[in-house]
Amino acid sequence: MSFKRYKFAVVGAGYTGTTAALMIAQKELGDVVLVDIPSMKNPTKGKALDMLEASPVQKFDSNITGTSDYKDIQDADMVIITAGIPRKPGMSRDELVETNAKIMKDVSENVKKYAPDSYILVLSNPVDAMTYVCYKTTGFPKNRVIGQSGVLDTARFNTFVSQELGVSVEDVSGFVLGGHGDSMVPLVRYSYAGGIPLDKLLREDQLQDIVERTRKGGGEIVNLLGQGSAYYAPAASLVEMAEAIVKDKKRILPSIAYLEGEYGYEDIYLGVPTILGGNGIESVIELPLKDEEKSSLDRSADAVKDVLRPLKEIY
Ligand SMILES: NC(=O)C1=CN([C@@H]2O[C@H](COP(=O)(O)OP(=O)(O)OC[C@H]3O[C@@H](n4cnc5c(N)ncnc54)[C@H](O)[C@@H]3O)[C@@H](O)[C@H]2O)C=CC1
Ligand SMILES: O=C([O-])CC(=O)C(=O)O
Repeated sequence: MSFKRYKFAVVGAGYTGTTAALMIAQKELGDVVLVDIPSMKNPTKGKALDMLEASPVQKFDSNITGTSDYKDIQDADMVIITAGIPRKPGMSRDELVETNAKIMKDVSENVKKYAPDSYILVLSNPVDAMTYVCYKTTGFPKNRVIGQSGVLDTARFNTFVSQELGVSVEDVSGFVLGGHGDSMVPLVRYSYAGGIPLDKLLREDQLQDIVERTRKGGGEIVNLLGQGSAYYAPAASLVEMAEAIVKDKKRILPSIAYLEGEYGYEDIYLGVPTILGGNGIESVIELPLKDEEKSSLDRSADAVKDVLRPLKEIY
């Protein structure tokens, strides 16, 4: 009897793609094919071989290969798309849209051709809009085209709360809704530390500082790095989502999901709480929101709609 190992394709062998590839291999979630453009053929092969040579030391049995030929992603079970340019200090993620939409279309066409049954996780920015382009271009069902933002945004929120309280990150569970931009909606009312609502542990001004820092968390890293954007925490977030799907864990995780009426929105990809399992996004969890929370979410959705509007005429 032959056993089919789970096959990942990671498209974009830059900072986020290579970090995610290594984390997938270290967790032995499956084998990884790293893909980048032809001019990056040798560096991509080199990065893959270098990672593979860590396997005897770290004792993982995942294979990692590098390529610029999409034929090598044939029948991948999951495709993680990180292809595209990152922003520079002073830029918003939305300013990447024209360049990255073209890249996303090209990548999505290849995924459709070579890995038609795959689950797709999209990272490239502006990620809500890029997930939409991927969905429209592949024509895959909505449960199989998923964007990453909320796991990362929640991780940042949890980091800041844990620092402020001086408690373990393991006990903090924040909750972030909306688009992956400065108007994202960290919801304090649904956030806890050790099961205790955060507003019982921190003052209102402390909470507001954490909310603001979370909203601008990507920019904080962009400014500190000076070149490129965050990659360790984004890669870890992708891998947590991938693991939920590969192991059919039915995790409750925020995903960028295609909405058809949920939270009152239509034909948009937006960050919402979901159940992630073997069928990808198995459901969207709809929560009651107070008026001011819904208004914040509307503002965030409006920002995503503004980016989507011109794209909808093309894709
Ligand atoms: N959604 C999120 O939470 C996050 C999104 N991002 C986004 O992810 C993207 C990638 O970020 P990094 O890995 O840091 O950038 P990077 O510049 O290190 O890597 C991007 C890679 O994509 C490749 N690429 C470009 N066009 C391609 C194509 N047509 N086919 C295949 N590969 C192609 C480039 O050659 C490069 O190696 C950016 O758009 C960034 O803004 C980054 C962090 C978090
Ligand atoms: O800020 C960026 O450009 C990259 C990103 O999305 C993040 O780190 O949240």
